[in-house]
Amino acid sequence: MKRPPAIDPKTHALFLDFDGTLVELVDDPEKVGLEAPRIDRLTEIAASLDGALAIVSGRRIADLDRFLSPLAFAAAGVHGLERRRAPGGAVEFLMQPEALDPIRDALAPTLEENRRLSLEDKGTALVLHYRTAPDLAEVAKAVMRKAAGGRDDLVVMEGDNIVEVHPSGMDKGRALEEFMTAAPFAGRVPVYLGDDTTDEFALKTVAAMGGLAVKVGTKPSVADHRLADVADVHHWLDVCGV
Ligand SMILES: O=P(O)(O)OC[C@H]1O[C@H](O[C@H]2O[C@H](CO)[C@@H](O)[C@H](O)[C@H]2O)[C@H](O)[C@@H](O)[C@@H]1O
Repeated sequence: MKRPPAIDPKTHALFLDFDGTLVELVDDPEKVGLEAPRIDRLTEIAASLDGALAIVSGRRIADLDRFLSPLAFAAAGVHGLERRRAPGGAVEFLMQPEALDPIRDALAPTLEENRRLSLEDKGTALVLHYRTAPDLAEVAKAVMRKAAGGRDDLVVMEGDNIVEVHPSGMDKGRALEEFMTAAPFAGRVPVYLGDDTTDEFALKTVAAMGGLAVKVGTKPSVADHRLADVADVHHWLDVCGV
């Protein structure tokens, strides 16, 4: 496993996935958290990078802000369908929640029949969680694919014990490209840390840009650097040179 080298605060920009990278994966998506010293360290790194640190997540930005309070980093939420270009700025919403009303209706009977599946409604995305009901994984994937069938304006994505639907046209790679077009990111070399299949879009983009693509964990990846797990990510953040 090739570990990522130290980075340079003057020339690098840092992009961090949230679940499975900054926080451990747990059964209840509401029960994640970062200890205060970890948030302090992220603040310190963001300041050293002149603000060029963004969280790139499948989560809504409002949820990221709750977990990272009192900070409001630059962020891409819901895989880029929500965006805050610079720390503390306004959140832009690239889609409206009504686009998913027919999918909400189509999923309802399956949720009623399978109470161990849970729905996370992120407005511009719907997620079926089956971490605590792995035997229902195929049921969840099939109902999501069927509900979104025939809608080429939607995309179904699989993540870690989840299946998600949201409007097509955006992914973490495109979200990262958008960040790289403007201050405080433009002109810097991107560094991306992520653990899940949806992070592969960003890892591929970063590799193509000559940046540092870092996979967290052991899943297959286009990245040529690895960190072992969430604890290892925080260890690297402590010694990353920034
Ligand atoms: O892009 P990320 O920041 O990694 O967010 C991806 C999804 O994270 C959350 O689900 C994942 O974490 C949960 C809490 O640990 C876990 O229960 C679930 O199985 C994981 O897939 C979040 O709930 C999703 O909305 C995000 O898309």
